[in-house]
Amino acid sequence: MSGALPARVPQPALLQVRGLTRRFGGNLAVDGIDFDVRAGELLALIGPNGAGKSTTFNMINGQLTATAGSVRFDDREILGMPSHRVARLGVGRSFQIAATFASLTVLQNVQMALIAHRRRVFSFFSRADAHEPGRALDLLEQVGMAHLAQHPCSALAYGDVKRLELAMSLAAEPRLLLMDEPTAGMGPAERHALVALVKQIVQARNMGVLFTEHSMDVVFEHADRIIVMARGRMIAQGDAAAIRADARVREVYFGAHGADTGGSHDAP
Ligand SMILES: Nc1ncnc2c1ncn2[C@@H]1O[C@H](COP(=O)(O)OP(=O)(O)OP(=O)(O)O)[C@@H](O)[C@H]1O
Repeated sequence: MSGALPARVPQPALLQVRGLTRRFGGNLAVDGIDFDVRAGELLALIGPNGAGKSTTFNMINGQLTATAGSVRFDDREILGMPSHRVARLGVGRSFQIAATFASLTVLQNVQMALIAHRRRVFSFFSRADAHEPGRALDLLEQVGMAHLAQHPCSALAYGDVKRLELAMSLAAEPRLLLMDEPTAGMGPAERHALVALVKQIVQARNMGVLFTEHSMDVVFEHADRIIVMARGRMIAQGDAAAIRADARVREVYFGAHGADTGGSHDAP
């Protein structure tokens, strides 16, 4: 047998976004963008404040109607579907169930997320503790938190709350997860650890993650691919080296038009 690694088989697109457009009055918040997210891919969506990132997420997961375009998930049109149907098909969004219950333990929080996913009615007569404890523990193991299972959520450090939120998002078994600034409020070491963990999960589950992020160090170190938006348009997409070298990207962050890009962004 030769020692050569097998050639990487190109993955089919999990999500195909074509001509996606959203107008708010006279403002084209998202202006006909096209991109794919593949299974097994950690894809970053970056851009200055007001670029259209949240509007794009909101259209993909059905929270906002689009003015025009197409979004196909698993080769099925999802644009125009209500967000609960999009979620049932396997498109998760991190903040949707991220609110943790401070009075419950870490394990019980994951159990509550599993209950929500299975659409079980939670009553005073059914205890969360009885619901899939093994599965809940398994999810905590995947984010490195099994040892904290019995801790009250209120006692967790911020970085651990973020990892718990990730476990809760995974309870719904998404095949594509949209993450809105997952590292907001974290220090540099914690942010790298969290995104490295997300990347490991993406590969282990062969799922796709599309995330917005203002910390360029995290994006350039961990993202498989990067999409850059500015003023509603997609101005570049590629790997870290291609994005760093892209003249349009540099202009948006440093150039004559870069002065209004907002202070919360690092430059690439
Ligand atoms: N509900 C709304 N009504 C009117 N205009 C809106 C609405 N939501 C967003 N916009 C406008 O659409 C544009 C894109 O906003 P969006 O929030 O998608 O940008 P963003 O890239 O997510 O910004 P940030 O990084 O600051 O979160 C902005 O000009 C914004 O003012």
